[in-house]
Amino acid sequence: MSTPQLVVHRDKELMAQAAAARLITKIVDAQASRGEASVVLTGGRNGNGLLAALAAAPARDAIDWGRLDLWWGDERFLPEGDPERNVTQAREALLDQVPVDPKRVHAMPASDGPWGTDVDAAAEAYAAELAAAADPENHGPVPTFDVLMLGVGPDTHVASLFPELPAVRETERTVVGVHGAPKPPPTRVSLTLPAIRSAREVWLLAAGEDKAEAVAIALSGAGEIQAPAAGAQGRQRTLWLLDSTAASQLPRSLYPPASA
Ligand SMILES: O=C(O)[C@H](O)[C@@H](O)[C@H](O)[C@H](O)COP(=O)(O)O
Repeated sequence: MSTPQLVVHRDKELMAQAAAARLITKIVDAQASRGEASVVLTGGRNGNGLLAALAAAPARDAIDWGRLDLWWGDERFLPEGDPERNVTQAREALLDQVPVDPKRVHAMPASDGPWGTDVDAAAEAYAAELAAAADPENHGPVPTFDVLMLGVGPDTHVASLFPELPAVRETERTVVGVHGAPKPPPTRVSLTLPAIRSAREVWLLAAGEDKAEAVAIALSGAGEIQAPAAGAQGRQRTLWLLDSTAASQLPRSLYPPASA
């Protein structure tokens, strides 16, 4: 696993724009070297802010949208089209404006889909979809994601892995149903830490004063059961993309040299 690196931006708007620019470059580079790219999107304001910034960036046209696989780190288990679903928000922020291949947009199941309200069956189905996309070069039953993005919650949750709940303790399955999540809605589908850690790069996004304590805790040696964000690491790179308020409680020893 990789040691976390930090990039601190002046404010959340700049953070979203810089992260969008970084993502465009990453996708273009992956497509140049492997012919395609695979990215995992996150729900939440910061993830959607990044997608909106990407939609507004002229360089978005450098991406070959038809050779991009999109997956989700978690989903709110609600009916198809519900405005609170992460995929609905991603479509609004970006996906409806670019020529993605619908077969490569791997939304997590909805609560009115083939598995009805059985969130555990829905999670199993998503795990099977990931496994079907894995190839022998992949590490485990998921494709190798080039970039997996995660918003960080004020309690240090990432995806729908909340402190101390069963989902964050999962060591075998790649996707689980989440019951009783403290952030509404209570029923969710989430990638697990082993699936997250199979990504080449994991990017954690946090902006705002209310995230400062969580960021400091996760980066100060906390355990992943108590602080799930601490367990989110990429095989090659773990990048924390922060605004200055989210970075304000970091111990000085962790603060990036350029910002010291
Ligand atoms: O479905 C969700 O709610 C998320 O995927 C969740 O993990 C989110 O990313 C964090 O809570 C951060 O959200 P904000 O960026 O809105 O603070």
